[in-house]
Amino acid sequence: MNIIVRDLKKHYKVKKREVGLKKIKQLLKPEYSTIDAVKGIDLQINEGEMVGFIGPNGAGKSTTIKMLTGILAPSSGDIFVGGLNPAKDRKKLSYNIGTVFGQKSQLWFHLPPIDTFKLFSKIYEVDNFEFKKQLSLLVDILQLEPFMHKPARQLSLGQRMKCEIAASLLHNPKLIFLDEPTIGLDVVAKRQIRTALTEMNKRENTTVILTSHDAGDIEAICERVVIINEGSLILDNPIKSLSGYLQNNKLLKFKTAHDISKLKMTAGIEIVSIENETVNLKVPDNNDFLSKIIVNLINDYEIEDISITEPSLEEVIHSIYTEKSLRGSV
Ligand SMILES: Nc1ncnc2c1ncn2[C@@H]1O[C@H](COP(=O)(O)OP(=O)(O)OP(=O)(O)O)[C@@H](O)[C@H]1O
Repeated sequence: MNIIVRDLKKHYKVKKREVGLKKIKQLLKPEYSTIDAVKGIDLQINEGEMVGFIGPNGAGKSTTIKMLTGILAPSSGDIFVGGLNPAKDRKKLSYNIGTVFGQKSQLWFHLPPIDTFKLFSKIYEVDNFEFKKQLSLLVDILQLEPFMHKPARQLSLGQRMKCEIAASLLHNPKLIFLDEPTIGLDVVAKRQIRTALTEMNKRENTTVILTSHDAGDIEAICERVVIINEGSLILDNPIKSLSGYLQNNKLLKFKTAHDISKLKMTAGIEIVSIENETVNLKVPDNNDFLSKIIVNLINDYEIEDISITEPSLEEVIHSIYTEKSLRGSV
């Protein structure tokens, strides 16, 4: 199922927060301000693509996903999901899409997941033969058998999330939206979920839109990454080209208790992050240059744990967020 988005915007109208006397005035005659959560996004996603839709907190991801699924109506712009307008054709669309919102369960709390699955198959009018086939595939990939007969309230987070994924894939949707599906899960559960999604994509050409702060999810599942920041699309690239984003650069990581805010930045060096006395610098991949930087750092600061590494996808993404938001959107 394909997605076409043109100049999509969403404003939220919120009551102004006031203090003191103004608070009383605000109660009697409320004044509003506008939050531009999505500021004109253009996007095209083809059938069968697996796309990571990422961005920092408050970037506008959930708002966009809610508009794509028809939960929220856009302030302006066009959306076509499989040719349908999600806000107008929400019911029709629901037969063809699956959603997993990590923080919000779709399982009946007191029922075993298997009963929720059966209920869903009725709601989505899934043919009995197809239901059994799809269920056995999902039980197999996600290893649901040991716990799908227990009430959902007794399941661990990982078990529940696997059942959420199964519930959203049971009607064999042509498009699935996942918002943080692996948050808080261990490596085994993460891997099973990632495998289930790639398997469904391979078998059924399911389009997958994944929102995750876990770069591992993006790396394992997506072929393409769309990055949004402050309501605007700042990057839309194949994942392969992302690793080349910091090409010809290395990551110089070191620990120091010193205040490095006055660190003299030579041309070509950039601070990627400073957290808990650990500093990440993006530096050109050039031996002479690198040795000079290291000598300077050691002369100027008390340095521990210095290392030079290839940037991970997480660091690449972090660098893109900071760089692009400083430079403005492209
Ligand atoms: N219902 C709402 N009313 C008012 N403002 C909202 C509402 N929902 C979101 N916002 C604001 O819109 C902006 C985008 O929020 P959104 O939830 O879409 O971001 P996000 O990228 O999903 O963030 P996160 O990664 O933290 O979930 C934020 O400034 C947020 O405060």
